[in-house]
Amino acid sequence: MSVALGETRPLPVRTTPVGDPGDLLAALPGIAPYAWIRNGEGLVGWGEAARAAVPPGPGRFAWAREWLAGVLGDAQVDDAVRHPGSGPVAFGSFTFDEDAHGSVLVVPRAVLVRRDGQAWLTTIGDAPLETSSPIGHPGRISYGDGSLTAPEWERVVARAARRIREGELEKVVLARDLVAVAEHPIDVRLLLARLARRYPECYTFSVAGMVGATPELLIRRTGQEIESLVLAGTTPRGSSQADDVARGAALLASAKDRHEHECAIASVRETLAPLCSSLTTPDEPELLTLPNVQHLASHVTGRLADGASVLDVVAAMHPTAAVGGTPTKTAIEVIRELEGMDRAGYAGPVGWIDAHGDGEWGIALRSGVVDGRRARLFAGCGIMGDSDPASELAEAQAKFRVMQYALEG
Ligand SMILES: C=C(O[C@@H]1C=C(C(=O)O)C=C[C@H]1O)C(=O)O
Repeated sequence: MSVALGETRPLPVRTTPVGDPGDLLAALPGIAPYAWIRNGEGLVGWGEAARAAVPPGPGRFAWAREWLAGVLGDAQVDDAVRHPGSGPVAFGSFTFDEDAHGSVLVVPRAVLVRRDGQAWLTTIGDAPLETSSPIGHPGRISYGDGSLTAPEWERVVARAARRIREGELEKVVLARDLVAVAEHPIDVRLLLARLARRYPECYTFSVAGMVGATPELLIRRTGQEIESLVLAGTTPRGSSQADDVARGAALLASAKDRHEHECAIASVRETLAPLCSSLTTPDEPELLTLPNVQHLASHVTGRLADGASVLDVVAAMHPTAAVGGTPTKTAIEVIRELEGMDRAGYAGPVGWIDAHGDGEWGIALRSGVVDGRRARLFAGCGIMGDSDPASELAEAQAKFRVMQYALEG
């Protein structure tokens, strides 16, 4: 289940300050990179000091917490930096569905970090680190439908909207998948470089084959302070500046999208409030404009009441109504019934945690599972009673463009 130096002897960990490392992604030597990058800052990792396949089930986050406490807590740490993200760090990706296999935590052997104007390198053990291999190009990419064709998915959206109108639930997020096959093996480092350049405002991530650039921050913990960026309500970008502005204004004024957004905010508020001594959610959403879509966005901040780690907060929050629905339990059942696919890590939590419980976790959107020459891409939309299947399909296509760009350039 887990291979860990830390289970046989404490991990010897050393963190030292380094000069400006330049482009962090350019430091990644090989084809199994770990990354969490936004606006040129963040963490990249390589090698494996410890790895856990997290067993599925309702206790998976508690299991992960215990495993981390064993591996990171017992490490022999020489940390000259003492900043969130220094010392030993684990990257993680959890499946959307708690009953699915595939959740993973990895403590890389080397982690290079730039945060708040400082940079440092953490290494584990004395064995030589991986040497650098040249970045490979995937060649031509061809696409096929995943579990449902576009017309089938539109029919599923119509069925979900009807069930919402009939009062079974208030909102459900439905996704579909596309299968991309490349001529040559897909080098994740190339995808990361393209994503980080095109979507600098998003969190470009890579954890054990789960790769993407998500705009949605589930939770950041820095000491007692927490932050979250809640997104729900979307329109594609316009064809001209005037069209773009008009679409943004229509999104802000849309009763359907405001309701969809309110569901997402309410679920975040309900799960965070019991953990916090203070919590601030804005009265009105603002617009977040990305190269492919515009979203309704709300920046939530708070202060934790006790010593909950970032992973404890992730456990309480997942799945938010931005990726599940309202009420959560019914929405999950409807997703399982209608989507007809395994979401894997898509729409699940992805991010990193340090030995003090600080860290950043996003919701793995605009993402795919990369394996050799194949990638399974995912995109979904919040469905409300008055959702129009053709518009939801267009929104999903716009969201697919992120990973299609990563693959094709
Ligand atoms: C489900 C996705 O995105 C989510 C759904 C949104 C919506 O329906 O408006 C907006 C942002 C995300 O919370 C996705 O990108 O696949």
